[in-house]
Amino acid sequence: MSASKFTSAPIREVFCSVQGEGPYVGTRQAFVRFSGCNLNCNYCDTDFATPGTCDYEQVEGSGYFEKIKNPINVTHLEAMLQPFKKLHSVSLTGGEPLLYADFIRKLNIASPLYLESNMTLPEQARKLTEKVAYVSGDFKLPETLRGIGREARKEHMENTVECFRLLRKNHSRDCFCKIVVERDMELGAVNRAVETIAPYVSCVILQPETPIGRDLMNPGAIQASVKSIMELQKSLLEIIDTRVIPQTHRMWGCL
Ligand SMILES: C[S@@+](CC[C@H](N)C(=O)[O-])C[C@H]1O[C@@H](n2cnc3c(N)ncnc32)[C@H](O)[C@@H]1O
Ligand SMILES: Nc1nc2[nH]cc(C(=O)O)c2c(=O)[nH]1
Ligand code: SF4
Ligand SMILES: [Mg+2]
Repeated sequence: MSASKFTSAPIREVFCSVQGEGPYVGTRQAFVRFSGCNLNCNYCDTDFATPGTCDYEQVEGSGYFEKIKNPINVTHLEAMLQPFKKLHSVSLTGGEPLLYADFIRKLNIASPLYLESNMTLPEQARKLTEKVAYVSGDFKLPETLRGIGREARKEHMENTVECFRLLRKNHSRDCFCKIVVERDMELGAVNRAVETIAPYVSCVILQPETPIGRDLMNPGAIQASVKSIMELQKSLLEIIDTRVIPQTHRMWGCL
């Protein structure tokens, strides 16, 4: 890896908003959305292609975006985050932020770091064990991934558990697990997945899939029923604190 890969990264957008998902919903955050991802989830709502420029909304909620040339170096990103005040934390999202663990390691900012990850890259996660204060870790069930063959499923599950183990909750970090719930998800598979990571997390969040694109016209085709999600929650509550929290920023219309 070249030296620049450690000190600069392609970033899609930088903005200030409130966290719309999970147990920290409503907290004020700056968001850094890295481009690129190692997975292809059925339900992904985010464009993570690498653009020539990064959209920088310096005034929160303004809808005015300055274009900043990519890639962006660590010092420049630190300066871009300066105008955002009273932050709970800085969300590192994407795409997949773990692809840029070397860059993240070099970030020096006052606010705690909140990592939003697909939890599938343990060698990258290992680099951030002393760096992040909040881990919002997805557990991607293989059924929800496009292009993953039967042979790769076992390794995917092992990598996921290893990421949760490495970035587990401790005295200086909260780590929780989010599972996006699609229609017809198998209850047994979700239970088995949660059993494997339960010792490492403070709670599990069931996040019902929010329809995007064509599915907006017919949400019932992809969304699990309230009854089935309530049933899933009941069975997971035997293992761990489990909450159902839909994405709120999509309802409100903020970034
Ligand atoms: C775009 S991802 C970026 C971070 C990382 N790649 C990941 O998947 O966790 C941010 C969050 O949005 C969730 N998400 C993406 N599309 C969604 C959808 N249609 N409905 C509900 N949650 C969704 C992901 O599962 C993840 O928790
Ligand atoms: N408001 C807001 N909350 C979020 N929580 C997770 C997000 C993400 O895309 O990672 C996100 C996002 O894009 N906006
Ligand atoms: S891992 Fe995250 S960014 Fe990547 S495809 Fe899945 S939801 Fe989208
Ligand atoms: Mg999002």
